Amino acid sequence: MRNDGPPPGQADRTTRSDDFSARIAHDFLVRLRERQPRVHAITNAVAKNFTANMLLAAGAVPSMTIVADEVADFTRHADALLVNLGTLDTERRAAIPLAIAAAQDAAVPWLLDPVFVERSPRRLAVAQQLLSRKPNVLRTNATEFAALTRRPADRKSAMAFARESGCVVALTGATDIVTDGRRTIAIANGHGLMARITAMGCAATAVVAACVAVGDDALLATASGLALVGIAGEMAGEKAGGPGTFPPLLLDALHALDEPTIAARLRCE
Ligand SMILES: Nc1ncnc2c1ncn2[C@@H]1O[C@H](COP(=O)(O)OP(=O)(O)OP(=O)(O)O)[C@@H](O)[C@H]1O
Ligand SMILES: Cc1ncsc1CCO
Ligand SMILES: [Mg+2]
Repeated sequence: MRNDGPPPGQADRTTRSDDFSARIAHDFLVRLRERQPRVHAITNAVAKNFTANMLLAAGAVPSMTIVADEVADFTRHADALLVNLGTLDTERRAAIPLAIAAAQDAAVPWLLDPVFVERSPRRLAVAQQLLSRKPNVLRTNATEFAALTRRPADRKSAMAFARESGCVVALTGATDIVTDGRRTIAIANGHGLMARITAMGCAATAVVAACVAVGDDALLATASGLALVGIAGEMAGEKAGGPGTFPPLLLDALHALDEPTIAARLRCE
């Protein structure tokens, strides 16, 4: 996965909303369904089942083993690797460096979801060490971004951090900011219920990983993944009675997503 910048002379260009479009997000969805990329997700114990189902609903194929003598083989033959720190137990802690080494060896893109880095200095140190290994994408919520980067969680800091680290940064919340330091896309889709169920961000990062696996441009892949999840989320939210009925409706909406729906609903600023 290359993360080249724009041509010389356009270094500080901000992507206009018409540079990212429903057509691009739909192209990623078509590629997911055609290519069925394999995402190896080292994710947390809370998020596993929902994440696997979200990947399948998007068209991708999940695997999740964390066993030390298998994780490198699974990763080498995957199309993307997700590293999520949510339940950083001994087995996951051992698996993560093995998986990242295998991913880098096999040119498999990898993504970091630094769950709860603000809660423990030990976890923060692990996340900072992992960041130094240059994930293709860092996807965080605002609290995690502020702890990890010691900067305010805003668009300007996300851009500066992306530029300095060389990662695409996705700072999620009611509006998702996606930036590679030069181009920035803000996606306003989603629904309040997405913040009322567990592991929504974890699963969203997994869908982003699937998009990164099928595209050359990690910025557009990340924006597309979050747009697809956000649009499916708002459709599910409109039908759901509450957080109990929301997750299956989200899976149904993601599975059924089509071009006219994306075109009608995408809101990017
Ligand atoms: N209030 C909201 N309105 C609309 N969409 C939201 C809202 N809050 C979160 N989302 C969406 O939910 C998804 C997850 O983002 P969020 O920032 O909540 O992740 P997170 O805090 O890491 O979640 P978790 O750690 O529980 O998995 C994103 O696609 C985001 O756009
Ligand atoms: C609740 C919870 N605890 C560890 S990971 C996780 C899922 C949300 O990130
Ligand atoms: Mg999270």
